[in-house]
Amino acid sequence: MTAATETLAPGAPLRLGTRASALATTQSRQVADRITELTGHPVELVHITTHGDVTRASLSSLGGTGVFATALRDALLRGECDLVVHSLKDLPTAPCPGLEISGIPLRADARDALCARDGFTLYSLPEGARVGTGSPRRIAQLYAARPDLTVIDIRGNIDTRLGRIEDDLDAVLLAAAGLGRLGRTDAITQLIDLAEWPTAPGQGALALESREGSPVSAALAALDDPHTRNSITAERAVLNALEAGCAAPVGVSTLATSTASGRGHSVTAQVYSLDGMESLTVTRELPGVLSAQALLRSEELGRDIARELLDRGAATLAPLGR
Ligand SMILES: NCc1[nH]cc(CCC(=O)O)c1CC(=O)O
Repeated sequence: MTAATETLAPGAPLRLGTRASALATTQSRQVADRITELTGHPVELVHITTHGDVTRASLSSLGGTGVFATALRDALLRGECDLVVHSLKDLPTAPCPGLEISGIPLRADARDALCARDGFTLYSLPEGARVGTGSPRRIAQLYAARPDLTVIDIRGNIDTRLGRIEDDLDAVLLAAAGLGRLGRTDAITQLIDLAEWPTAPGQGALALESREGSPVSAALAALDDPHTRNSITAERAVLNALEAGCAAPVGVSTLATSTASGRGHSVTAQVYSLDGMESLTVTRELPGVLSAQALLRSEELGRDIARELLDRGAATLAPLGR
């Protein structure tokens, strides 16, 4: 029997492979519950260890993309689980042969959040304040906003990072979505506007991945949000066409727009020099989801944005290499 003709028995249990971190297990559990709600299949979590979880190296020194994704994908290809949940921003843009992104649920908040002591914001932090982040994009954005800040390279899970605020840092920068999933929005002192501070392509969104053509893939389509998939297609196409990896100082976000001609969405991409002193920005209107060609057009839009950034010198401004 081929994968395409296999069917899932009603109520058959599914195995969801997950990393052991609090964020991974929490978002996996949330997706598992949603799958059960929409499809009637019970979902069991299976723990998988990844290189990104065991290394102490700085994220930027790891270089290549996909430190978190590879072990999960291997487990899926070996049949140790039936699906995995990725944070989309950690997922390499290249598809993995034999697997497919079978569902992209409605995206959570794509913004970065400042979590500071004493209610400080980006602009009220005292001169020279120590702010923790390991992301080259966030480092460049911090220096651009506040050249006087001292940026400290940190790693570790969200609770470890938040703990540093009590310890040796004045603030840390984190994704609002991760804090929301862990029930830690209490730590947020400022949500930073996407128009001035675009975040990682796909930030706040999840991807459900399963074996290509499998009955599990068909079932997971029930969780897909076409609007989220559309904007993510454009955002990731920018990154892909820039040939940039997760260590590149690049922000790409989709913004809601409201003009005389109506409401819509635009994609804005910003490339920074590592010291944040220079940047290039390109913004284009995102095609809606209603045409059959929508995803192809959104992918083309992403490539157009990247081409314009490259024409304007993005590759000399920033180290883009994967
Ligand atoms: N690279 C780490 C990572 N991957 C996904 C999230 C959580 C938010 C999301 O789903 O985008 C985080 C933590 C962070 O950046 O604060």
